[in-house]
Amino acid sequence: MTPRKKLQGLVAATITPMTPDGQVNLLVIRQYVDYLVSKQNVKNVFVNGTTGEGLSLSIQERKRLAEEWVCQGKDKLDHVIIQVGALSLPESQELARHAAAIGASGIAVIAPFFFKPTNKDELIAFLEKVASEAPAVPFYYYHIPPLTGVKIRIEELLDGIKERIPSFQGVKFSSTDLLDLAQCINKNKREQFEFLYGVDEQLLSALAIGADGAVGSTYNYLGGKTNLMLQAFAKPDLALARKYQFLTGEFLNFVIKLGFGVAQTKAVMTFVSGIPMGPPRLPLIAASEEFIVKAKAKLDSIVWPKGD
Ligand SMILES: CC(=O)N[C@@H]([C@@H](O)[C@H](O)[C@H](O)CO)[C@@H](O)CC(=O)C(=O)O
Repeated sequence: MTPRKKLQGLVAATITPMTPDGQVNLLVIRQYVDYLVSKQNVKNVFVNGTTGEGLSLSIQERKRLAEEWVCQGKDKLDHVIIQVGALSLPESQELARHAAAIGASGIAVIAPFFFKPTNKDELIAFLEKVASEAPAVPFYYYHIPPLTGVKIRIEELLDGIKERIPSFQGVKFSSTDLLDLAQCINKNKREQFEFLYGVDEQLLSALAIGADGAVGSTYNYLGGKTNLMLQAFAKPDLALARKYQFLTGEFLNFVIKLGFGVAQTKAVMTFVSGIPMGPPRLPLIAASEEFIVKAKAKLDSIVWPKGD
């Protein structure tokens, strides 16, 4: 496989825009790409993940959405990673082949979470079968134990993974277990794996440990601010980096108390970007008007550091 530039920085976990009657709205993807690039300075996307309600979409919808992101992102985005995990192995393999055929820059696979792998060998066996359908496409394991209930530690998973999955590129690490993350980074320096952190409110801690970048929902609408945090961290100006993390944390802490998930993320993105993200798909329920009013007032009240 041709070595490629390491993925660093922010990756927006894309929202799936829907029409008011619940159909996937492909017509706004072009505007969405332009918004991420020009307003948030975010040039990498992670499609059909948690925020994108990927597991609530049909295979056909997932394919069409992936195609649209790759097509609209051409010459504008640096990386379009498609989440191809599914509960059924053949479906996941089909999506992996499709992602390869349309020229995705990477694929990610979430662990199956109905019949769950109970140990590393079972998990790797599943991942290997998916990865082998797209052997030339960089492969990421999508670790999100709070949602999948699959708690196999990444430190253990990575041991010898290249022999089983030659296209293995890294991990989207959506867990608060920073000890596991630190061990992975420390033990895998030679491998050049990418560690993309997925708990936005704790990104600064993950950067300190050595995470390469981040995939998250908030980079859709707070990508610009978070990029300033990354710059401050790189300088290094830790006091400034902390300010940004505290402020994004203040917003998230506020909305989490109100009840915050994918439905609310869609609402926040709609009022911040002006792009209609529409309702979520059942079983998720649209954010209430009360949530929208309070979340908007909170975001508007935040005083970001000067010079921004
Ligand atoms: C559980 C969850 O949805 N986590 C989000 C975070 O970005 C999360 O929204 C953020 O940290 C706020 O809590 C991401 O890790 C999910 C994600 O990247 C994805 O959509 O695939």
